[in-house]
Amino acid sequence: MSDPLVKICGLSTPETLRAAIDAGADFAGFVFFEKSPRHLGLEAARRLGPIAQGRIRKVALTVDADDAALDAIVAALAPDYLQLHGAETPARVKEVKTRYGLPLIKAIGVAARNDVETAGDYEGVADIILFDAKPAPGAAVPGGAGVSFDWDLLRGVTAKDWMLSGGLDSENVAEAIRRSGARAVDVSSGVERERGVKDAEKIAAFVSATRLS
Ligand SMILES: O=C(O)c1ccccc1N[C@@H]1O[C@H](COP(=O)(O)O)[C@@H](O)[C@H]1O
Repeated sequence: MSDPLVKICGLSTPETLRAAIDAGADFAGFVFFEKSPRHLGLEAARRLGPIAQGRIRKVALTVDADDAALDAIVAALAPDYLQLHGAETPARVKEVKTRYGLPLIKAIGVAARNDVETAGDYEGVADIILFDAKPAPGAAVPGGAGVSFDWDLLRGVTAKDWMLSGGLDSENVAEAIRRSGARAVDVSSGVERERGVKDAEKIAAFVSATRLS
């Protein structure tokens, strides 16, 4: 079986972007959400985009962004994927897909089995479902908190293409893959030396750990 795909999310410097590329990660995530410590401005996106171009798939992560914000992000980064990590409805996801013609990753917060089943609402609309830990009620930032959930809830999941995220790191990712059956994983906090600051060695260790799983 092929190695699981790896997405490193929340990259914001040329050095750590290059570390993700050199480690062999498949997707580089860039966060466009001002309340996040990993928020990337448009100017920085214009600088990082060309480094990633053709070397790693660029993912623009947004949270309930409107068309004007998405227009600016798409123009600055030229992403290969859009990741919608807010409360976007299936209708809104469809609208975004039609407007930009880009493959979409839709995040679903999971705390119980019925959360996993809501992925069915996005069938035929989202290209990849990202199962992440459900944010605490009223959380200012709906992701990237290093919190995991019960990976066994994902056993037998029927979504066609999906990724696992939430509290993954180089120590637990092999077990998370084994228990959930994930063929793609996404990490942010677990490859940081402090909140919002990526670490090249941790990125390399994370990718290696997925290869050994
Ligand atoms: O990373 C962020 O700051 C972020 C902000 C808003 C929404 C989502 C965000 N990150 C996503 O959350 C998952 C889980 O992160 P972690 O590994 O538990 O820290 C991450 O994979 C990002 O896609």
